[in-house]
Amino acid sequence: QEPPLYTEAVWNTFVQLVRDGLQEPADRATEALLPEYDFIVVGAGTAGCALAARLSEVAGWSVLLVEAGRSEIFAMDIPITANLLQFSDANWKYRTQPSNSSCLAMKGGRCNWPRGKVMGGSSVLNYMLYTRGHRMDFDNWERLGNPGWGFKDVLPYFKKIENMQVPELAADKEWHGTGGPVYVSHIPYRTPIATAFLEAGRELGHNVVDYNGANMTGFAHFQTTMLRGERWSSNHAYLRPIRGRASLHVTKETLATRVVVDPVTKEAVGVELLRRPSGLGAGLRGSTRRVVRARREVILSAGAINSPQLLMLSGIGPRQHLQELGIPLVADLPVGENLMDHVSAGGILFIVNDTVSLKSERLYSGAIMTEWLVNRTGPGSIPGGCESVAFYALDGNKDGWPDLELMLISGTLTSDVTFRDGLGLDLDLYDKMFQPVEHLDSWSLVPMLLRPRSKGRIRLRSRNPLSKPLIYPAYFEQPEDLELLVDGVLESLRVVGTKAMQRLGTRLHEAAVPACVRRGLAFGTRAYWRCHIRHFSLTIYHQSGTCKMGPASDSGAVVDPRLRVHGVKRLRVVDASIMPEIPSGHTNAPTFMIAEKAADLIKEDHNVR
Ligand SMILES: Cc1cc2nc3c(=O)[nH]c(=O)nc-3n(C[C@H](O)[C@H](O)[C@H](O)COP(=O)(O)OP(=O)(O)OC[C@H]3O[C@@H](n4cnc5c(N)ncnc54)[C@H](O)[C@@H]3O)c2cc1C
Repeated sequence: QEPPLYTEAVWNTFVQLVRDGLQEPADRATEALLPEYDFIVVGAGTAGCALAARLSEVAGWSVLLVEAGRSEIFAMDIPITANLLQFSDANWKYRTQPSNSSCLAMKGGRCNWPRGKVMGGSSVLNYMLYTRGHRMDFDNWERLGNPGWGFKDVLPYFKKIENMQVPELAADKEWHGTGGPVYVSHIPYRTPIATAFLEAGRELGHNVVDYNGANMTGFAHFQTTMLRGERWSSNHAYLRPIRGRASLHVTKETLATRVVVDPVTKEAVGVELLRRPSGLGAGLRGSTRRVVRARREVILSAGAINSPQLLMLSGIGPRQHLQELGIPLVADLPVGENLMDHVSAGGILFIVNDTVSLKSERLYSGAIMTEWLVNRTGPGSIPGGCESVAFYALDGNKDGWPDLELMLISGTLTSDVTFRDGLGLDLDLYDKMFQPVEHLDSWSLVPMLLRPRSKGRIRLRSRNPLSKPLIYPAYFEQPEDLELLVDGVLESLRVVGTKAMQRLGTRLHEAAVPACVRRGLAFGTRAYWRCHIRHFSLTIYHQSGTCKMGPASDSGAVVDPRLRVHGVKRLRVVDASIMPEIPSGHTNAPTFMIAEKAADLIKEDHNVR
């Protein structure tokens, strides 16, 4: 007799849990580390895993990979529960500084900025949406003084990364790769909302496109970093296959607190590490401190918030800021400036009459979770509810370089408390605006600004490496950014008005932000949407740019086009923080590309073919 489905689900989960323990490179205690490695890579995130894997493949090179977070576990592979991870210790749980011009719907005027603190970094917390950005993004990087970073140079790396699982895309050899470590797939399940969305695009005269191919602008279902319905993080892609490699040591739950730089020669010679015992209330008791030396180079891949933090803690940053904190200056560089993100307009709900959206009471039902656990399909395979996308060049760019994205999520703030609480929404405001429709099915179309002009900054709160840095996103400092998002809202209403969307009985939930109403702004006017967006300014988690790449002549640059820190020897930054301008898409794929290219630059600089 066939076993009931749930038995199979339990068994599969058990097998997976056992396998998990065997898959990842083992953790090395601080005392078990060698005194010296050829390379020390700080941060096992999207970039760090890829880089450590590529460097340790060179015969004779030893690599230490330092990660503050713990191992990645099976529960993190379930696409639909991506949001839940923000509530775990796999998240650094950053918050922006209070603002009176953005994040106004959030508690204290502060937006939550989750970042991955786990083996795999933010590629474990992310929604797995796989977009490279447009050709012009990278040609622009090159034009800004970065030879070797034009699209013709980076496309081979994008292809090298990829193991495309969608047959029709895999067949397109000009644009896609099939031999790389990062699996890219379509989501194995689709709601009727996503199907209608592509129809709506056609109805409005847009093409359905492969946005990672020749033409980016148009409508599409997301390509995702997923294999057969499971998350495929950088840890899965790059580290698990080499878990036994002797030349790579990994130390987890270990914080790099400082790069040790020789003040005379200005050479990075090692990294100071702090390992704190885990567990509640462990505090600093029993922690181990140690300096490990780097024979060749130290490489920071700690992400766009922590890489600049570490540089500043090491005396590399804006002179005045470091002086104020009493940190001896090694190099005066604009570290932490040029902070970019893709901000979006949230808090806009489309109600449907049918049970077609993703509501938590149905999602976390035994049947849906069992379906995922056994077959890796069904609604459980939709990454955080994100299904489809449209890219627009609203400015009429003739090459189709998009400036706006509409992201289709088959749920809303009311579908699942993890959305509301993950954003840190003010609960009174939530109750006033959304509580009355909580029981209804709803979905969202989130307009996202692709090429922000406003640039924020990261600063140290103190010289204590355990205190969180100060984050100033500066959303909408440039008024054009806000105007473009208002255009985005109007565009999304156009999509909702199509016959395809109307067949689902979609209607806008016309609840206005009370503070905007008090200012006399009529719901639906441009002025109203400006005010609304200043309240519901949602991060799309694409923090980047804070260790900007550029030539020495660029006063905003921190690293050169070979990713070496200006004025400091044997020190590089390799992660999303080197992006001089944020690409017009989600940032995970470009970060993989940066790591793969950096590995080749480093090998070249050390005469390895
Ligand atoms: C919630 C969320 C959703 C996202 N969704 C998407 C998406 O769908 N598609 C997409 O393309 N992008 C998405 N992104 C963005 C994308 O994942 C990031 O741009 C990318 O992962 C950045 O890679 P990174 O290597 O620069 O940094 P990370 O991947 O963040 O890696 C940095 C690593 O360094 C470690 N670290 C930091 N400081 C230290 C220290 N001092 N000592 C030791 N270790 C340290 C961290 O713990 C972390 O593991 C999302 C991000 C988040 C957070």
